[in-house]
Amino acid sequence: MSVDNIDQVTVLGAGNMGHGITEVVAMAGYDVVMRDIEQEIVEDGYEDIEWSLEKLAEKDRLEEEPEGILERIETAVDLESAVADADLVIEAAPENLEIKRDIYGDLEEFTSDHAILASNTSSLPITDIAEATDRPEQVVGMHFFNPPVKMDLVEVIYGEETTDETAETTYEFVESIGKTPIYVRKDVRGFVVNTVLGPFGDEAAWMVSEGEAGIREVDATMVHERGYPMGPFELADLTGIDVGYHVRKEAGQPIPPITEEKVEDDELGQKTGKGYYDYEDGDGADYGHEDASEEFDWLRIEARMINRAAELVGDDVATPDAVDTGMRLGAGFPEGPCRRADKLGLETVLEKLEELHEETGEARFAPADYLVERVEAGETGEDAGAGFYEYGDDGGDREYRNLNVLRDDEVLAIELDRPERMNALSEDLMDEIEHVLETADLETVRCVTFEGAGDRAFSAGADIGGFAGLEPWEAGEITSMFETVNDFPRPTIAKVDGYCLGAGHELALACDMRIATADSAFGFPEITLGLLPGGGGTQRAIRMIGEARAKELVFRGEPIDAETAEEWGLINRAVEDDEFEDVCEEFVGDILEGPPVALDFAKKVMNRGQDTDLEAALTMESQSFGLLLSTEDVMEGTAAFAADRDPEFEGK
Ligand SMILES: C/C=C/C(=O)SCCNC(=O)CCNC(=O)[C@H](O)C(C)(C)COP(=O)(O)OP(=O)(O)OC[C@H]1O[C@@H](n2cnc3c(N)ncnc32)[C@H](O)[C@@H]1OP(=O)(O)O
Repeated sequence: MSVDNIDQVTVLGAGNMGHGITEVVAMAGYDVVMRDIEQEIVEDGYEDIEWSLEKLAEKDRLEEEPEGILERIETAVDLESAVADADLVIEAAPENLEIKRDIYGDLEEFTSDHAILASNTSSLPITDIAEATDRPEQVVGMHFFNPPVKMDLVEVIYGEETTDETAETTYEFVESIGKTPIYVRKDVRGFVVNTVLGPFGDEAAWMVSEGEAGIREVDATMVHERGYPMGPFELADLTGIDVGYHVRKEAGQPIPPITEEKVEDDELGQKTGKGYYDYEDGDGADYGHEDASEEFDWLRIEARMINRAAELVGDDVATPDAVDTGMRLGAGFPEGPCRRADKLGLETVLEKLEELHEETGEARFAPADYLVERVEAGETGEDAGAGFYEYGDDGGDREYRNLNVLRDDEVLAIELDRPERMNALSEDLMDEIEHVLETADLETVRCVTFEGAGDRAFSAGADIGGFAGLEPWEAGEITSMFETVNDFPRPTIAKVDGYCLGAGHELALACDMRIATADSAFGFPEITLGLLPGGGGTQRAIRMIGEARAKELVFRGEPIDAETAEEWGLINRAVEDDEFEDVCEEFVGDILEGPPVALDFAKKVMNRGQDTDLEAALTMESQSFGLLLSTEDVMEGTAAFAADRDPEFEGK
């Protein structure tokens, strides 16, 4: 069955995950039946969907009225009628193998032969669930993250019998509801995200148990120096210390003493008012920047996560890209462990694991074969040209992980592709932009466009998580990207649809022209972070819109709407959504029809002239004018004018 044959979806379960999945599927345009075992549970779930859709509508995040989406949702208690017409059943029942197997036994009987049966389990083997049916080849894992409306990732998991057809259709279905799927090709415990995430909390707990570090020190260093969204202990308190404890127990893994103590004392985290931090009589996870420490051995935690990633890659469970996407979208990591390992150097990671393994004899430090093989092959990461990823040479055959780059005839279209972070500019992303531009073929490229993936932002600024551990002298390396954009010898256009803030705004200002949808917002919120725009924003804005307005933007940190930005001269056009692409195409079209050499000279003269005195600038202009007089393009331009036809410039 292909995704085009999926019209009717049934979600089993109206609890947190069930109603969230129902909402997401209905928002994508599918008819959904949401079923649970009691009318009251179904009604509660439906009300939660109504509430959530209302909130999304208030934030202008829906493409249609909530009523239209609700009309596609039916509720049910009777299982047989709920699944009778379903092409896809997404089961989100409690995480209990017996309950799930009972349900699948019934589904076997009540669903049509072609239906795909997907389980939203986060911890149970798909193979064991599938055994309850006579068609295990049509059973697949479909692991959404909580809350489904917000979280982009879905793991698509193969059971032992799942066919490619089932998994591929499921994968395409996930894409069709606007989520990002990753394949988990073998039915391993914890799938990808929880497998890699495990050591984050586990190793931190061992280190504290062994007196190597304090709780605040670990959390602060991992957040403020290594860029994780939350410290391991804060995360454990949020998810429940008993949850991780039971997962380890079931897997037969040793439990760190500090975790054992917390479970024995029933101090399980936020839900009991106390865990590693005190939420009732204390201030909760109250660690700060000052608690971070240079002595803390963060590599011990990261090496273990990378080792897990290497096991998954080596065992063909997931590709490095799937692992990294999973950790970025599912766990909010600033970058995936495979990419981080390639930057750290695989030999550094291996050394750390070997050293710990030798010292302690603990199995958890035993290096994965894949890691050892890569290092033995000299593929130790980015500096070596290959590691988890291939880096190619600098000639342009590089795979971009943060950009979508489309070279369509003469237009180089660059899409910032981190929608889960509002396309925030990470160090890697900026490095990739520089690489695209520096390796662009100037024989063919005549115009460059920048836009943001997703429907919320061009870019919400520099990646705030990426400031972690950044030294002052490294700032210069990062800002070089803006100059590369500014100086690129072809016209550049920023296509802004949504938030355009901070460094994202500075990227747009480094472009030659900016076109925006009316509901876009332009601002420099850096001051609210105790910073100033560091990618040329203060200087470009003051030159474009004058001192008063530039200082208003920078000092107040408040964004302005696109109409105001147009009135102030910060952007070229503010247009309605439905005109946006047409207007952008008109701008691009005019540039493609224009004379490349004259455009190049005009850009240089106008950019450089702004910062020289008028006399020097006029000299530069007249020299360029003189040089252009001898080009073939000028002959063509004047001949076309005389013949009353459109010129065909060749850039000569
Ligand atoms: C030299 C240059 C320096 C700079 O550029 S400094 C950065 C300047 N920019 C900012 O300060 C803007 C920060 N972002 C925001 O204020 C808000 O976002 C928005 C107003 C743009 C949107 O708010 P909402 O609609 O509530 O979305 P959400 O939940 O805040 O964002 C969705 C996810 O995107 C992440 N994110 C947004 N901006 C950034 C950023 N600049 N760096 C890193 N992550 C960012 C969030 O954290 C969150 O992620 P999760 O879903 O995991 O919580």
